[in-house]
Amino acid sequence: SITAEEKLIRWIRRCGGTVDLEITNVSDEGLRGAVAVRDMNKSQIAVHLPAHIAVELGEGHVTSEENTVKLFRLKKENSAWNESMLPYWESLPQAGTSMTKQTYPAEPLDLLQDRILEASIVVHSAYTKNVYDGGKPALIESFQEEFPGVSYVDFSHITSVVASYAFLFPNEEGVAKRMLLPVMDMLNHADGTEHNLEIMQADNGDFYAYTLRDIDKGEELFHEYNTGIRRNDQSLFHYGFIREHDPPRLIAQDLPAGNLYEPAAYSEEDYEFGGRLVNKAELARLEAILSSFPTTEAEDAKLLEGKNGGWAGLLGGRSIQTPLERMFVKYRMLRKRALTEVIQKLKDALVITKEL
Ligand SMILES: C[S@@+](CC[C@H](N)C(=O)[O-])C[C@H]1O[C@@H](n2cnc3c(N)ncnc32)[C@H](O)[C@@H]1O
Repeated sequence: SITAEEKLIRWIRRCGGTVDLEITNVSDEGLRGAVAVRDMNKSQIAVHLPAHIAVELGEGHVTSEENTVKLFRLKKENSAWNESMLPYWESLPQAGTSMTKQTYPAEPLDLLQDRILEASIVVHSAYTKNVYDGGKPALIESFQEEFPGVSYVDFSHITSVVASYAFLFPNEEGVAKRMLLPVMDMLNHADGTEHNLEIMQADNGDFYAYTLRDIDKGEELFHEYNTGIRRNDQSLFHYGFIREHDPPRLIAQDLPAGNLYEPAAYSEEDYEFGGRLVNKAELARLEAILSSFPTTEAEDAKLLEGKNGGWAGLLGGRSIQTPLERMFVKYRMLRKRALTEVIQKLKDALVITKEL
């Protein structure tokens, strides 16, 4: 019995592509990802994908909900193509497993201790529901009539996948288009010097993932999804993951001019000696944010260690159980850690300038 991932790779090879990686578990939490199956030098091709198995969706500005409607239409209008793409569809996550702004359940959102992020998720899921319910007739006249039998769970799930798996590439006319790229969408995200693959489209339309440096057999392969998800509020909202950064990064909205949708205008470096945020008012602002949380970083850490007994009260009698709940608690813990470190950095700089 071969796995869906092996079927996917065999199918791509049959379609004329090359795949020099393996899809496997890459973390203790069971995250799936891609690893190198041999040593590779810089500038080698890890994946070659013929253009005809890519799925072209809408232009860059089009919402994921709209792209999902488009995908459902493509599948319905061309059943032979739909059938031929089966190994790809089957490689995608099952309903209930893709967690992003379209699919987060409302109930544990308060664990984030972040009203802005919580509200943004609520607003976004309401938009997804609205499209499904036909509240956006400009996008779809009647979803239920056009696609009878597609439940809201399935619609929001596919939307979540489209949003977090599709790539943005200019087509032949130079118009930025969302594209689904089989197997290339099995790569996880890393940024800075951590990502080791880059994906490009050749003049003939084919896609290539090539190495940015020498890579050892068994190393996980990453590419940078986009530069706007360096911070945990952004990666949690758009992609359903958070990361421990070293040094820890503030969430975008804790910076004076940052928000969920834009890379922040200020960064942690601005808190170093000589930086543009080195002043006492900024220190007071960050300290006020840090002291506003109902739990401390240490209490959150205890919860994550599973010491729920005496700590359950911190969650209103609830204990954290699911991976999603753990991620939400970890999010707020890492946020506090970043605030604490930046406050210390700022204090050190203010001592040098004799303002403290
Ligand atoms: C394009 S898919 C990558 C493949 C995916 N891991 C899979 O098994 O299908 C994007 C999703 O992978 C996960 N992911 C990507 N990069 C990650 C990372 N650095 N840490 C944790 N999860 C990540 C998130 O769930 C994200 O929404």
